[in-house]
Amino acid sequence: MGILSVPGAALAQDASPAAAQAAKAQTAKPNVVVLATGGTIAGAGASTVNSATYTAAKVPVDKLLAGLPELAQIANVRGEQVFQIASESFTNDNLLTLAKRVSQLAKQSDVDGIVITHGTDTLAETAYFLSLTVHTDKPIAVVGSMRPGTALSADGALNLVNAVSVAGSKDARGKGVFVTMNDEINTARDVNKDINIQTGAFKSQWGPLGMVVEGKNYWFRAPVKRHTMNSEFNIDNIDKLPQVDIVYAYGSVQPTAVNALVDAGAKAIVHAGTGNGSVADRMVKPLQDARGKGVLIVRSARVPYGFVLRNAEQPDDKYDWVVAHDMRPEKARLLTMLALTKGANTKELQRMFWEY
Ligand SMILES: NC(=O)CC[C@H](N)C(=O)O
Repeated sequence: MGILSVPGAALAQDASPAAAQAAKAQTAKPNVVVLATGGTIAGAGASTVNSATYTAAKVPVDKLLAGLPELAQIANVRGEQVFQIASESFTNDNLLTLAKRVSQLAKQSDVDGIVITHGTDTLAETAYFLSLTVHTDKPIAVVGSMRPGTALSADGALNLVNAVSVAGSKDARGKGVFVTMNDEINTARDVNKDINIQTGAFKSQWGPLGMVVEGKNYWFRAPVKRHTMNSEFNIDNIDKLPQVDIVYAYGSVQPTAVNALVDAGAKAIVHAGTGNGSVADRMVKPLQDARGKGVLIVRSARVPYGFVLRNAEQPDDKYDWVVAHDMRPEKARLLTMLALTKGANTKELQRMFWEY
C-alpha cells in the first residue's frame, strides 16, 4: 500500500485486524512541523492567469495546511507562522530566529522532521545556513513555489506535500537539509535558484540527491560535505552575525563600493569576480588595502557554474585572500559570517570553504 493510501483515524474504533493495522499506521505517522516564512507559496494573485503578477506572503500557514488534506495521510502536521515576508527582505536576524526555532524543534522527541516554507529568492541561502548551523540528523526540507496557489498549474501544493513527505521519512535522516521542489530532492549546499520564471527553478550543478514521487523518496547520491551533525557551527551558540558584504565585478568597475563597505565596518568582503573569480587591475590595490585593515577578502565568481581555484587568476597566498571554491557569492557570505563568529583567520576560512 502506498503511503498516500493509508486509511484515516476514524477506523481505529473498529476492532477488526484491518482497522487495527490502520490504527497502527496512524500512530506510526511521523510528526512534522511546518514553519512558514512567506514567499510565493503563501502568495495570492488576482486571477488564475497571474502566474508572475501577484502578492507574495499573504496566506497564513493554517490556511495553507487546511487546503491540503493529503498531508494528513503522510504525517501529523502542525504549522507555525514564523514570519510572513518575501524572502528578498530576509535579514541576518531572520536567519538567526528561524535557525534557533528549527534547532529547538529538532531537539523535541515529538518532532520527526521540519519543513520551512520560504520565498524562493533567498531560499537556497536560508537552506545552506540551516545546514551549517542546526545540529540534528532529523530531515529538514525547505520549500517554496514559483506560482501562487491562485494560479493555473500552481506548484506549491505538490511541493509542500513532497516536503512533508521527505521531512517525515526515515531514509532522509542524516542527509542534512534539503530543498524539495519540482519533484527533486536537492542538497541545501549545492542548490541555487537558477531560473526566475519557471517551476524547475532550483538546480544543483552537481545534480540532485534524488527525487520524491507519490510520497516515496528515490535516492541516487548523498552529500559528502560537512553539514548539520558534523558542522563546527551551532546556532544555539550564535546570537549575532558580523557584517559581511558582496562586491560585484563588471566592466569599468571602480573601487567605490569596496572602500565604502570597509568604511561602513565590513569584517569581510566577498568579491563576485568575473570568469574564474578574476579581479580588475584597478580593484587589486583597494582589496589589498582592505585586507591590510584586517578585512577578510573572499574571491568568488559571478559565473554560476564551475569553481574558483586558489592562486589562479590572483596570487591568493601572497595577498592572504581566500577562494570561495564553488560557493556562489551569497552563500560564500554566509559561511564567512559563521567563520568570523569563531574568529577564523584566512587559513581556517579557506579550510572551511573546502569542507562545507
Ligand atoms: N517565487 C517566489 O517565492 C518569489 C517571491 C518573492 N520574491 C520571495 O522570494 O519571497
